Amino acid sequence: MTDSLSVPLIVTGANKRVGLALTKALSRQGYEVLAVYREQPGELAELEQVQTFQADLSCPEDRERLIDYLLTHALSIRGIIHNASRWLDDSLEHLRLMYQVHLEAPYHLNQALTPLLLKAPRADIIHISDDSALRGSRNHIAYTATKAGLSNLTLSFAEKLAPSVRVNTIAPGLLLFKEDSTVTYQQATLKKALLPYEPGAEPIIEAVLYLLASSYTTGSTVTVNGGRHLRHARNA
Ligand SMILES: NC(=O)C1=CN([C@@H]2O[C@H](COP(=O)(O)OP(=O)(O)OC[C@H]3O[C@@H](n4cnc5c(N)ncnc54)[C@H](OP(=O)(O)O)[C@@H]3O)[C@@H](O)[C@H]2O)C=CC1
Ligand SMILES: Nc1nc2c(c(=O)[nH]1)N=C([C@H](O)[C@@H](O)CO)CN2
Repeated sequence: MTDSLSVPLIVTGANKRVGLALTKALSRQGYEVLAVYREQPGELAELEQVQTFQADLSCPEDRERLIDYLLTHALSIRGIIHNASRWLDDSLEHLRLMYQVHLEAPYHLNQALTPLLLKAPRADIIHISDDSALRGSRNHIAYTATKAGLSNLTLSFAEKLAPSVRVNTIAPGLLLFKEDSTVTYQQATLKKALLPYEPGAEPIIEAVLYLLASSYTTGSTVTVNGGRHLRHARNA
């Protein structure tokens, strides 16, 4: 954690996988990134240009600590990219945890940091949701329901914070398999999209850079799913 911020772009879940790749890409583009991580900073500790902050976003007290830090150290905020997430199987306990990370935390941070967002000449809130959020998933009911809530935040905050703050959703299909996913699962997943490959973090990086530069996009969803929504036609 550093003592000096000017106009940071906040990335949550920034210590690994998509969040880490996005943080590196945004830093290379010249953004002042504040990378929020939960347990271990990992490679973030080696990124000299990137500032870091430890917070478990399922914990209101940790969120308040992050909010207080920003209110006392930042002049304004260039944006918030809500990437932090858990992909858990279905249980009441997991529903509660994913609700906290996918909905309670983005809502809390967006509301509390509104004054700093409105101070910037241009600010962006980007919710990283999931292409399956509006379809549902019989194997991840709680996950998709909480991601659907996250997508819905875009509609309300876009209206509330316009015109200086743009608010959008990115809805990815497959990005990166979990390290412990089986070959069988991977092959079945790849077949679901018209573009049958594991794209990595690039679709998110491309969509974020587009939204941060866009002149006329708010309240929208950028879908990056490899044509997965057409799979029914393809398999017919
Ligand atoms: N991977 C994919 O194929 C797809 C991903 N997505 C979405 O894209 C985004 C990035 O995906 P991916 O990189 O695979 O996600 P991961 O699940 O690999 O990582 C999510 C990040 O969120 C952090 N996180 C989880 N819980 C908390 C918490 N309570 N407080 C703070 N940070 C937390 C994790 O940190 P830690 O590990 O330390 O808890 C991690 O850095 C996510 O929003 C995901 O839902 C959507 C569709 C497909
Ligand atoms: N937080 C996460 N969300 C999701 C992940 C993940 O690894 N972490 N992975 C997926 C799957 O790849 C799915 O898109 C295809 O099986 C979904 N969300």
